[in-house]
Amino acid sequence: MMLDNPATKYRPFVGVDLPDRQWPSRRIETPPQWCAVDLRDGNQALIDPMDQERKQRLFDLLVKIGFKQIEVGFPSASQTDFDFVRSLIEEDKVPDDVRIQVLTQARPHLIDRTFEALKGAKNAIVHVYNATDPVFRRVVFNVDKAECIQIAVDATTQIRENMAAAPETHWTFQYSPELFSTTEMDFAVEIVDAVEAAFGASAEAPMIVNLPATVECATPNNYADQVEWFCRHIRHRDHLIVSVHPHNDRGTGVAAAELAVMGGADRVEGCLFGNGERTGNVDLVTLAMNLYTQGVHPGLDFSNITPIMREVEHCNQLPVHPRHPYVGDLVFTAFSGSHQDAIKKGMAARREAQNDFWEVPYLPIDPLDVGRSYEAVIRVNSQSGKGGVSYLLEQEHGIELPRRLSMEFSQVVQEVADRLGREITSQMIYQAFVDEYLAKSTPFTLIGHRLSSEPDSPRVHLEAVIEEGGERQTILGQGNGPLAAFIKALAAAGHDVEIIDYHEHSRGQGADAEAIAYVEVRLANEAVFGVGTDESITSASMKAVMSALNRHLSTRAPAPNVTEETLTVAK
Ligand SMILES: CC(=O)SCCNC(=O)CCNC(=O)[C@H](O)C(C)(C)COP(=O)(O)OP(=O)(O)OC[C@H]1O[C@@H](n2cnc3c(N)ncnc32)[C@H](O)[C@@H]1OP(=O)(O)O
Ligand SMILES: CC(C)C(=O)C(=O)O
Repeated sequence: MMLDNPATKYRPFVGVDLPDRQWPSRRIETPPQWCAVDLRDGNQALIDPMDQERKQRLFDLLVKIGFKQIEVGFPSASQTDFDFVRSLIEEDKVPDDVRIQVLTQARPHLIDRTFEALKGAKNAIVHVYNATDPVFRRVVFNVDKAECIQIAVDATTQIRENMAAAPETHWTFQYSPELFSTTEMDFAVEIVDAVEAAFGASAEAPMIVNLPATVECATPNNYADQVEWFCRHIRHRDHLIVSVHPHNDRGTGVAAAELAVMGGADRVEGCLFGNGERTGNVDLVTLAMNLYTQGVHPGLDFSNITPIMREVEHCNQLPVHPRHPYVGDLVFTAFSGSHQDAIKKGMAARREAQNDFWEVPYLPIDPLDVGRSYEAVIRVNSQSGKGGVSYLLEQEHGIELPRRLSMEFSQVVQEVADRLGREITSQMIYQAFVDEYLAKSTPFTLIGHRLSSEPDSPRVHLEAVIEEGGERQTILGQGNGPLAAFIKALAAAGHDVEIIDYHEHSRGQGADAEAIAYVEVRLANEAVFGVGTDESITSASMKAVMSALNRHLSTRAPAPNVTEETLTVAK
């Protein structure tokens, strides 16, 4: 027996007919007007709506970011919102270049209360809505099209009269046909034409018409088509600032907003980090940063995003997802080896290049542009390779591993990571490095050395005291340089060591500076690495040889047992 297909209860979206659509070949070259609706649409979706203190903090933050239009609440609906609007006005908390916006239903008593809340405001946008979608007309309001238009026109007339009675305020009128995107397009145009005529908008004093995708219901190209169709069919396009208000039910709110702007919208309403009803309003941070990465400054300041994110988390009492575009705690982090390698090379190439353009693999933007640091870019777990391990040792501990040593050491780190099954911090990596190369001091230890040279000759004479298995002995050697002399001295004492590769550099600065030497030696036909540190580069190089000898003689121990709890090294 065939099971019913539950998906058949849904119908495919039928888009508007627009074969000569223009939006696909347009580019966004200037930012839209932004309106942040966090304090209204965002707030009405919170488990615990914001109190005065949280509202004020979020308002101040939005102003600081650079928003000039901020929907601050639904003052006719709640006393908290009413009081908040009053406090903004009475305590003169709204900068002169910022317009506060408030929402009201198209109902007389709510409109009157809205104007009460706005008394004395310098600049205000009164935003009225009614549902125009056919299901709402039938199911929620039980009205026909003419009655639906009448609700909107009556509300508009009442608002116009209230505005005229309070000329001390610079007013802007905004109308939203709710669920624009599921309204018949010709009816959306008809009702907005009627509202525009009732308000008496003009090119000099335009009104805002906001076209919400209240519930996102189709692919974003459909929304762009609808916005373009609307703009081409409305009677007085020049009397309108066309605004869009996308929600994110299908997860494509950002794309819908972008395509709608290409379709002709002048303005976008949304919330920081996509807070809002259900899956949220369109995320204004992503939209702004998307523009930024195309070379268009959005006119909003997200140059220090982490404190903004923390403040919004506090106000909304909701976390921002760690993978949130541009801002999440993990978005500038690479764990996987090949990504780390490419980032490291990209960063190095950028340091050397004359080119100003950002071309670092796997990083769509420079983390510094949002106040994030490079250090957070690379983190190590069992998916990481040598690139990430050496990057962290270099950036955070000043240790520049030669390539072949970094290959060997990454295996040590891999073992630790596999055993722990979680991320290992740079401090743990450093501990593993110390345990593996620097702390192995038996059976050989260098106690001290003395060098003398021949006049006018590179040859040096070395006398060194070493301890071998607890017994001290003095060894003597000569060579073209201290390391060569030391190798000769070891050979004379019965330890044949051949240097294959040698690197050194200084580490740290000022009084804390020390030398670090890396050797790769051949011992009994086996290549072994050793590392030494000391105030003097000569001692560091000899200690590196001793480290190789000790590592060769100790049976290959399992990788150091490093955990956060067993750290003994200082950074
Ligand atoms: C898409 C959006 O986000 S729109 C914004 C939604 N935000 C909110 O609703 C938050 C605040 N809202 C509220 O506090 C309340 O709903 C209020 C104060 C606005 C209204 O409260 P109440 O009068 O108790 O009505 P209720 O909450 O049940 O809302 C439904 C009523 O509003 C009417 N209504 C809904 N929207 C509108 C509108 N835009 N214009 C006119 N009437 C409307 C409905 O027809 C219904 O009326 P009915 O009871 O006569 O059938
Ligand atoms: C009031 C309108 C703009 C709204 O919030 C929506 O449709 O989502």
